[in-house]
Amino acid sequence: MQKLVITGGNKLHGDVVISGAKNAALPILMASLLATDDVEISNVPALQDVRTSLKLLADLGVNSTVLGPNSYLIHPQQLTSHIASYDLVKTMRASILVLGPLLARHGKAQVSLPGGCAIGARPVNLHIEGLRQMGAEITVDNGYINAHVEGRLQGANLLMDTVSVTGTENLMMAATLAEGVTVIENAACEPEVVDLANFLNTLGADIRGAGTDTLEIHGVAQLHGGAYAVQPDRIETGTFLVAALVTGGDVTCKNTDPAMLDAVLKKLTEAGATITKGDDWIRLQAPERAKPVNIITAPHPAFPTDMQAQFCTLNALAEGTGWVRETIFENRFMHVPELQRMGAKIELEGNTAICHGVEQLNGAQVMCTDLRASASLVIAGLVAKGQTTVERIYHIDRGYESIEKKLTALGATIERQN
Ligand SMILES: CC(=O)N[C@H]1[C@@H](OP(=O)(O)OP(=O)(O)OC[C@H]2O[C@@H](n3ccc(=O)[nH]c3=O)[C@H](O)[C@@H]2O)O[C@H](CO)[C@@H](O)[C@@H]1O
Ligand SMILES: C=C(OP(=O)(O)O)C(=O)O
Repeated sequence: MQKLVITGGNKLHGDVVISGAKNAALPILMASLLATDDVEISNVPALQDVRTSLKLLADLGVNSTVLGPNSYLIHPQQLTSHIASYDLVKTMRASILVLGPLLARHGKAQVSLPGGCAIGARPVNLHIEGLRQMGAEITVDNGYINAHVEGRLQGANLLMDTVSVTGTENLMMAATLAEGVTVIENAACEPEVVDLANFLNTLGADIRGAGTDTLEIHGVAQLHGGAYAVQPDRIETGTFLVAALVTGGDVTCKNTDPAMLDAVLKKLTEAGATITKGDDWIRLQAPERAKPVNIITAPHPAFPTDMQAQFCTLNALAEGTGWVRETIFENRFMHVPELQRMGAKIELEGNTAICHGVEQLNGAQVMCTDLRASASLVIAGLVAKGQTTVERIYHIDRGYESIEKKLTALGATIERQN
């Protein structure tokens, strides 16, 4: 199993080019199932989750042509299967995003239940309830969601009990081809939902209100082909900015979008960083030592849960005590025991991590438990005294393109080993 070996202590300096957003690219790839003609998607990050998505599409009979390292031409004209098997879904929860498109375009879908995963139970009841309200018949048997609809799905008024990103995306995709108007209230406002809506509108969908909590989708008979570039990854951007801050560095993230990172930039500034930005870049100049910050995760535009672990590392090294409260997922502090192995002084009280900053972390052998936990451990390794070995990095490869190459170019000493 591959690992990252990091020798800490180097300040990060220079420019890093941010990749396309994982959480926008995955729904966009799945949404190509709705189209009747070729779809060209560019700025797709080279990630394990993207490879899994392309394999899933291929399993369904939808092949793709590689146009370049980050561009694909998807051929959605024909479908030979409507089954998303456990073997693929278990490696990537976003596979659930084929449910809405398959049902809307082909009238049936059989998708493995994603099951519990490291950061929480993550049920998909809202996806299922919404599709039922749109006229689908759905049963859950033997670990599979079996869905079918006679004719077209019907537009409906859907009120989401909880804000769900992929729930909103699944229902929005299904509604594009439904008969009539669908209104989704309490919809997720995340930038990735907006990117998906913009992509679908490029193919001829009629989605209004993306980026607000009410979406209005006027169903159309079919979606044509088209070309689209995925938006930059705000979480990768935030991760590099935290790494720059804790190492005392000066890093500029290029090809990014500061407008999507308000809550994160506010906290980095509170931590003492000097932030300058342009339309598509953000520069962070680190303070002598970080000040602690208090964070509450919540749906967009509040502070993203996907940046919480990285800020635990920041607080672990700050001058004083700061806390991080996780309100989205019930089990998203698995980085804490690993950070403690490196000398962090963090107490867990329910859904809050209270971090008493220490001056120095020490290199150790640590283990990734999920994607962003992995990022927090890599950041800790960059600043720790001595050598840190981060194991089980298949988690990090799900969401960060060439992380060790990008960090090496910024001056880190980090190596991938078998
Ligand atoms: C591929 C992708 O985009 N992943 C992101 C997406 O995950 P994902 O879309 O899975 O997360 P959700 O927004 O759905 O989850 C939010 C909360 O709603 C609950 N819930 C969700 C659906 C449902 O049917 N019932 C239910 O109770 C979940 O358990 C969780 O407590 O949004 C999360 C929250 O910003 C991010 O951390 C993930 O990186
Ligand atoms: C939790 C994440 O991803 P996923 O929903 O794919 O597990 C993430 O991107 O941090």
